[in-house]
Amino acid sequence: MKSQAVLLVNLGSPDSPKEKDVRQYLKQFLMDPYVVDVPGWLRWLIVNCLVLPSRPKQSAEAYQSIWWPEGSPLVVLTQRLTDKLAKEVDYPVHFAMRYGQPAMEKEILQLAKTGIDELLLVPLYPHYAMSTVKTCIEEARRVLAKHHLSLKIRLHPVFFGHEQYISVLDEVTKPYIEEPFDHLLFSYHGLPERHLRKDDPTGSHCLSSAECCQQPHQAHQTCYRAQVYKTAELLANKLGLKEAQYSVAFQSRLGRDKWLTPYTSERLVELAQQGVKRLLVICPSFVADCLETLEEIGIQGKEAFIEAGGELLTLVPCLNDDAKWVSVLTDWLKQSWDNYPQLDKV
Ligand SMILES: C=CC1=C(C)c2cc3[nH]c(cc4nc(cc5[nH]c(cc1n2)c(C)c5CCC(=O)O)C(CCC(=O)O)=C4C)c(C)c3C=C
Ligand SMILES: [Fe+2]
Ligand SMILES: [Fe+2]
Repeated sequence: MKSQAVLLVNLGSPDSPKEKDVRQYLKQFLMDPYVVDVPGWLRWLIVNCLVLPSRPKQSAEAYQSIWWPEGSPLVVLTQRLTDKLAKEVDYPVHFAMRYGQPAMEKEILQLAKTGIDELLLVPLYPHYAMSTVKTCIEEARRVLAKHHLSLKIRLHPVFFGHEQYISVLDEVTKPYIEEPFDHLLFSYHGLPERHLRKDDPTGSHCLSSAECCQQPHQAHQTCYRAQVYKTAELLANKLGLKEAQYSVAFQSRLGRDKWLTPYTSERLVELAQQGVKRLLVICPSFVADCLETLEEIGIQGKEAFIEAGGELLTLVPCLNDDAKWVSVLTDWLKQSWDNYPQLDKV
């Protein structure tokens, strides 16, 4: 009989909200060529001369405002999800972070040492991006090569339109739309537009027009924008919303390049100025609450919305360790792994 294990992977957090730990984390994160995708010398200059002199102080303050006694919300919530999943299946389920701790390298090695034959890597991202899914794949490949591991690794695919994912989002969101509200904003993590063009296998489709994501296209297998719009459309339909009741925006822009628009920061003000008083915000690019939901939307976004004339901003929580989400993931883990591609075939 094959012996198996699962490794859930999320983005990661600093070890603590202290400025020195945030600096170290940001350095590892932003020196990743799949995140800041410019030649190495330029990346070094951008990170060391533009970002690290000021960003760690600002980010440390943001982390301090949402940090829990047990640690980073993202890490604690991913740990809780892992523990619940481990009770549902009869093989080890671990989690790792792409940046910071627990590191992917350490977790893969630890599982490999137990003598498993097959590892299922589950990047906890509903949508494909080179700065999330691709970098996890490359890190797993690097670890296999560095340690000459013969382990077979399979990859769980992105699940932006999966019926069970949409259903669980629907169940978590429904109680919020049963209360009076004026608008539902889908706020997704943004990306530099350049990343979409780089990931376009056809080399000519992505961002070729404002509507390029509306019709099915082979480029959408790796198109973050098409995938996030699909999640919004499917969930809005399931919730029974009319087109005017919801919209999509992109948060967390870093640097001066053009990122996907509209920007959440601008959209929050615009909605308030258009007379929206009670706003719901949902952030489906994250499966666990984190700095970007709790601080950027829950604190900064709320302040900006209210200052511009809004009255109430309610953040719909991420799926976190919700029992229905645990049950969906359990289903996916219990399916035949032969359907999940091997790492050397993706
Ligand atoms: C959900 C998908 C994510 C994508 C896509 C993504 C791209 C991306 N992010 C940055 C820069 C930063 N992101 C930061 C935090 C952060 N990002 C994600 C997820 C995605 N990032 C999460 C879950 C988090 C929160 C982590 C936590 O500890 O809670 C940060 C750090 C915080 C800050 O200083 O603002 C940066 C920086 C880039 C440049 C990028 C794509 C190119
Ligand atoms: Fe990010
Ligand atoms: Fe597209």
